[in-house]
Amino acid sequence: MESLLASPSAYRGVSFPSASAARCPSRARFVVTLAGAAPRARPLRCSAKDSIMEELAQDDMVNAVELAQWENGKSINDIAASQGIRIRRHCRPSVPMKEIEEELGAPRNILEKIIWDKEFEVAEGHARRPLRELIKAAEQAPPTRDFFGALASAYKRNGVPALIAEVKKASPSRGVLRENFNPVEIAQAYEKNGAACLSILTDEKYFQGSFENLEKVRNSGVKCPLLCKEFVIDKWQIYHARVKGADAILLIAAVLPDLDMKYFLRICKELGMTALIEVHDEREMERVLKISGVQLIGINNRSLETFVVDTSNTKMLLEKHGDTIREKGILVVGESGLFNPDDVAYVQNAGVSAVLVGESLVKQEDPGRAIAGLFGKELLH
Ligand SMILES: O=P(O)(O)OC[C@@H](O)[C@@H](O)c1c[nH]c2ccccc12
Repeated sequence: MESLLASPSAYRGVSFPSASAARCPSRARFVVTLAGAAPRARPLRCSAKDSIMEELAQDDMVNAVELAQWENGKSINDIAASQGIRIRRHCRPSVPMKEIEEELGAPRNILEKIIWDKEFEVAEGHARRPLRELIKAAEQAPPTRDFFGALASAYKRNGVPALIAEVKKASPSRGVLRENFNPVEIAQAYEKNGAACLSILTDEKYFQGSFENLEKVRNSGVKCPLLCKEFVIDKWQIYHARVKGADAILLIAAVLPDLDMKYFLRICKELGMTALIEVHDEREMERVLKISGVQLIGINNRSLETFVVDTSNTKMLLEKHGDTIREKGILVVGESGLFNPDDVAYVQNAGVSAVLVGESLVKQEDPGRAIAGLFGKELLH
């Protein structure tokens, strides 16, 4: 039996010994070891490339860009860099961070650090709960709520951008925002005061969030659609979010190459989830506008690499791309650094239909009442 071992070194540019064997493993069972998992063998047909892609894509550990690198011998980081993505992946969650840093150097910025840690976390997730099990659980989960629809109708109803209110305890740039943090109480207060949707941070290490918070809010009687605010690098996380009650998920263009973006969008569609695609700069916006099926784009005013916040970023990107966005019926969310009615009016004039706000609400004693302060008026349900 011939087997092809995609060792972690594949990620550093060393691909298959024979590309044709990779494409046509007729004699073979295809063995994939990624993310430190035990090798699993699976028979593959070699008749059509698509069917191989499809079968591989169903593998617990494999995402679209990983397939592409096997196809053409490029490393995942080469593919990302060719699209202007600066965040590198280590793709070696079974190796201690020290060794990774010896090879790649220290993470270049906080986002890269978060992603490197996320790679370890996701591998643990796979080991704890295999994808197949998660997919079954997702099939049985209660149906999703319409995140996109809730934003569109709130915007119409109120004449100000619809609010996605964020349940956020802390952030790497601002530290702890609220000591006495009760996610369910905050979520209920947001809903009562007119939030269209809620965003629940689930990253533990840097934002002190959790999937438990997401689950608790979902089970608390809150009706608003919920965004799982995660650093998604693997489809496992999308199914996990769905199982924990998410109706929407964040996909960050600074992290995900186009193929992964497309693949994850397809998974979201199958699960009935909305994807909020986050961009920060011109290049990311251009990439994302070429991807079909994008409904919701978030423009982050904060760079996740430097933490610099600049609301004119939203204006600049919409001046340039507003026409295309309108033609495509895409709805834009203004994200981060919004504190008062002037800030909201500024991004609304720039063309956003929704805003994503955390700090300025969660820091106030009564986060629910803070909503009327942010908009300069009460929001209607
Ligand atoms: O707290 P603020 O400045 O209102 O920002 C909220 C939200 O935009 C921010 O938390 C955010 C936007 N994109 C992200 C990606 C990951 C983590 C966090 C974020």
